[in-house]
Amino acid sequence: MRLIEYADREVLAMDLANLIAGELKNALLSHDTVSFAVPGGTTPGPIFDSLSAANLEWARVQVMLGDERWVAPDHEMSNARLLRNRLLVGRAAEAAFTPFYIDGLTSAEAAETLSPQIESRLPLSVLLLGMGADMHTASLFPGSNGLEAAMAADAPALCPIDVDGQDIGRITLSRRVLEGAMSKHLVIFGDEKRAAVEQAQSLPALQAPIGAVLNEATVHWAP
Ligand SMILES: O=C(O)C(O)[C@@H](O)[C@H](O)[C@H](O)COP(=O)(O)O
Repeated sequence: MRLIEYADREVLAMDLANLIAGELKNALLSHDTVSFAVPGGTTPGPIFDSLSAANLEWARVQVMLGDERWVAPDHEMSNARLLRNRLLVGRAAEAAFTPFYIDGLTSAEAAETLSPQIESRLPLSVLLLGMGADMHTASLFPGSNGLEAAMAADAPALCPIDVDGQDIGRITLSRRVLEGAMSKHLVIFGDEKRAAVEQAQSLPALQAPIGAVLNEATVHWAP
């Protein structure tokens, strides 16, 4: 794991967007299409704002989420909604986007339906992850229902997850998919998450799922 510290969140957003745009451009030099997985949550919005203006061949970029909450795409908790508002605009509006939420299906049914399609896009060219202070990443939450299956070495690309106490179900890329990405970045803000990422490296994967995908990852941190 490599850690980059930034003076503030604004500088981080701009620098990280530039870095990712450069990696996508490089990957496009040797591939017809490239795959790019991104987090939901509150952290990545400003990164998306910068990245959406990047001058690259977005039509050859296949965007997907690292995880999705099981709500319709116009719901305020929808990660796809965040993407449509903040990333898939401007130049990046040309990118292909594969939503995970399928109306009328359960998250388990959608995971089964979509996994082969996601598999055909692996390895991910570039992966950007977020993390919670509880050391979850994507929807790999410690103690959640479905975690063991999603952490297994032979897990399908997409897995359903249910977190006790959360009304909304989830669907997530499995650990195998996250680990296999060609380039991995984690973005975190604040002291609590920084301490959590340090601690995660010495804990068992089921207790600290982020720890399982930090190998060769770059962690981008701002206060
Ligand atoms: O949809 C989600 O919930 C996520 O993709 C999740 O893994 C997120 O990245 C972290 O929970 C951090 O969330 P914040 O950025 O809001 O702190």
